[in-house]
Amino acid sequence: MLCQTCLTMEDKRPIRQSHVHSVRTSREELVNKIKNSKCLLENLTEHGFFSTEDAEIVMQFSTQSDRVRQILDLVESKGEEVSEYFISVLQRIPEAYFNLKPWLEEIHFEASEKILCLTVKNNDPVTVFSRKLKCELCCDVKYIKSYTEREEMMLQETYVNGIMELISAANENMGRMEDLSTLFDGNGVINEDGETIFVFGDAGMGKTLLIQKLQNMWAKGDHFCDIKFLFRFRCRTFSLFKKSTLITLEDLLFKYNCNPDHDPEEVYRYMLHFPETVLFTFDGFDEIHSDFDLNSIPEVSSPFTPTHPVVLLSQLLSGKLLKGSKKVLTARTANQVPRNIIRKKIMLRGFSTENLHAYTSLFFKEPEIHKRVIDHLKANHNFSSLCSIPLFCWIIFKSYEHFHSNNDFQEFSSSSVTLTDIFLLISEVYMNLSSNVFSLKGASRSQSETFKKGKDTLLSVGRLAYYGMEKSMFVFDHDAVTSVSISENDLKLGFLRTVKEYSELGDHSSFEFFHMTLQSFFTALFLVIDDKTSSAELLKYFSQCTYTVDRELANSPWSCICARRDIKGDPFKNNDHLQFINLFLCGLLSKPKQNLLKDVVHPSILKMKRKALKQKLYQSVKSHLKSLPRSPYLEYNRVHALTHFIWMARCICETQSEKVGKLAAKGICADYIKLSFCGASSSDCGAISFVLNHYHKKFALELDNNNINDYGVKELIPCFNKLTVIRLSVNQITDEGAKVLYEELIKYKVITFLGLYKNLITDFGARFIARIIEECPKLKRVKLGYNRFTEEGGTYIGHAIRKSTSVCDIGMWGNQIGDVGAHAFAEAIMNHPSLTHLSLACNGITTEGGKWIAEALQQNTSLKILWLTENKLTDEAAEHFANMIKVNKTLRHLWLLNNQITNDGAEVLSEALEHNTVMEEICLRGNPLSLGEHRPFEENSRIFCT
Ligand SMILES: Nc1ncnc2c1ncn2[C@@H]1O[C@H](COP(=O)(O)OP(=O)(O)OP(=O)(O)O)[C@@H](O)[C@H]1O
Repeated sequence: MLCQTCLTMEDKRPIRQSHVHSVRTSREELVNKIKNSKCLLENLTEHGFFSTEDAEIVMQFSTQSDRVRQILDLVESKGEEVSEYFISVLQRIPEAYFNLKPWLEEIHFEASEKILCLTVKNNDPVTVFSRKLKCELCCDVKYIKSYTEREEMMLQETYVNGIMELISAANENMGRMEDLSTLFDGNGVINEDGETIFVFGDAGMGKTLLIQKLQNMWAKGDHFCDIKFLFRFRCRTFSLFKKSTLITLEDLLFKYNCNPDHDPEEVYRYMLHFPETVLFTFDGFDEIHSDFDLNSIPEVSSPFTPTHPVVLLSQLLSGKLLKGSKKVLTARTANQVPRNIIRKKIMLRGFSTENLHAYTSLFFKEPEIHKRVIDHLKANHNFSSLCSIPLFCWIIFKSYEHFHSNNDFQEFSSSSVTLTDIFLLISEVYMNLSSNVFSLKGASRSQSETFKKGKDTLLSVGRLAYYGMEKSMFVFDHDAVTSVSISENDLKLGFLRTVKEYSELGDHSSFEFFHMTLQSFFTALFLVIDDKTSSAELLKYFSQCTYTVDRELANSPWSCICARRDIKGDPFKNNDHLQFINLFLCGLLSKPKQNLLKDVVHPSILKMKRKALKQKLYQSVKSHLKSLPRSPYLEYNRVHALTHFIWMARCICETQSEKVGKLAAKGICADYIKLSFCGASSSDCGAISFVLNHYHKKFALELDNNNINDYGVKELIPCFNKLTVIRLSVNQITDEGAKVLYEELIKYKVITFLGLYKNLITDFGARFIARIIEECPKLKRVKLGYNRFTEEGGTYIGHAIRKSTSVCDIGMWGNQIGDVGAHAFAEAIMNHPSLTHLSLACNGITTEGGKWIAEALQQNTSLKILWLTENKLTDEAAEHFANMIKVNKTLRHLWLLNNQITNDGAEVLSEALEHNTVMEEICLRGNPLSLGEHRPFEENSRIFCT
């Protein structure tokens, strides 16, 4: 039956030249282009077309072309079927014979069913290498690199998606990327010529884990199937190469990453030919530290010329090498990468409430403890806001797990937890787990006992951390480790882990801290507990972190690689981890930690260090606040704070000192604090709150474009009694945050400006916003654009505005309130006493809704500007607006851009203007008008059509 089908199909095919003929006439082309004879021999022998002797004869020839000639002789002599199978192999292993594709098309080769039924083994070097890479990555990412050697976790058991946001070239939020599988699609592309997907985020947001997840998805074969090779690099590797190192790209890939088992040349040739099949991941661009002479970078880039590895990195990223390959680069937020190389920008914002719940379920499998943790998170927003940063969440959960197993929840009972607290906790957990310090298995030891017992360990691990910081070193070879007397047992505690990929660099035992923030913590701990550390040493990082614009520029590794070859000193030096050292110093030398440290460091030394730090902090806070730019703004005296202010607030908060808080509050000397685009997270709101809580006057706070989410809103609770302006636009706030705002703002009723543009508030949250509008008698401006309000939400807000006698400016741009919502707004407009500015742009309002609004405006004497841009208003709506214009004598600007008004509607509006001398402009740009017909509306100076 099958044979008959085959025959019938063959009968229908067009008559072709014989396969023997094709092989014979293309002999020279085949000899030149076939670079892999092994695959052919393997398959021809497998199906009995070649005998073992045939294969042996072929292999006797030493050059590739002679082997191919011999194969061709044999194939030809064996006739039609063997020739057909031979050509079929060439077609079915495109990785090995890609340069024969045009030839196969030219001869219109199509194998018969019979030949297609014969298997073809794909063991060409490209496929074998791709399989090897997948296998290596699969094994590797099965586990997150162990934090303690005894504890490795399956990636899928611990990874949950965090918030991934697409960012525009102008650094604006373009919406979320819901799933990693869409990483390379067209959504969110900001530059078609760029090849690098730039993933950035603050410390511990999960950049490294995202890369691991990506590798895992590829290696499992479910996603990114067009990628054959994935090379992952950690940028800190590049710091380990000597100044004089010169290698080729091929070496970098095969020697320092993964080596093909067969024919590396052929694999490399394939990659150069098909760069789009190669993906590079470069993790931690901010961690590069290199001291070779930048001026020696040769401008020419060739895939065969040896050069310094950092140059190879820069040439790969900029597309000078392997143009067309895909690149994923990660870095901390503050690091700048030139726009022209970036294809997409993705910002990691940490865990949302849902992500956090998902992570909790993964982490705590036991229902009872899972519930307990969820309850704890709900009750304590200080914990929740720390947990929105995945690294801190992991540390807190890890500690929670430990103390739970010891039935000791004391550590978690405090309502206020600082970052220093959680790093002390994880240190305690690891020290307790160690047999070195802890001999009474099962019993729990107090924190101070643990630290007292483990002082030597803390000192030696701390010394290593400090030594690394001094040299901008994050990976330590065995000599470095032994030089600070870290014992084998200390190494096993879990603070340090072995670094596998450095073995290729000739060093079999390199180590790094499990996270860079832990290295910062240990550096601070060392500076505090080491008796010999002077005050100058203790405080030196404060001077290195003083804010200057120049420093910010110099901190970009790229500025050095690409353009600024003239920078003196270490251009790669990144000071984020130095900021963390200062923060931990403030925490460790704070009053509440003295009890813990008194047994580890001599009280007189501790006293001296506390005093020195206090003075330095006072000085730094004062001079920082003094240097901030100030300007009058509306009725306020505005201070424009920058990211450095957030670091200052974090440090102050770590001290937990009222006195320092008061000093900072006093030094601000302004009543409008602008903190937009400062990279503030939800837990930073706790720090901001700590400082501003000491502020006695009422003040305005602008936190637009940060990452504060609902937890951040909760952290601001202590400030709401004094806040007259709160601007929280573009901050991932949901209905939960809206509820908190409602509960707080109506308690004090001092708010005049509420900015919530571009958040995630739905109709449910609209009820809370409506109540705020109704119940706060001083509220004038409310910005609610680009939330998720539909008809229902629009109606709540419209009704609330009707009741308010104070609101004057309402922004609803980019919601979907439709005609029903427009009706509620129409009711609000009618006879409203105070509303002067209203935007209902981009809200799906049709002529019906437009009609309501126009009619209501006939009875309004307050509104001056109305935006109805990007709705669905037609000529019929224009007629209603025309009637309104004849009556209304207050409205000055009517924005009707991008609607469906034609020349007729424009004409009616133009005629109506003859009865109105107040209206200054009606904007009709983007409507379907046919211009150039010299219609009167075109001549009307108050109608804008172009
Ligand atoms: N998506 C996630 N799901 C679960 N856990 C996560 C996730 N992201 C991060 N973590 C936890 O946080 C830890 C730190 O994350 P990671 O090292 O990826 O941060 P990072 O952004 O690379 O930090 P840095 O910039 O300091 O290098 C992880 O080892 C893991 O425990």
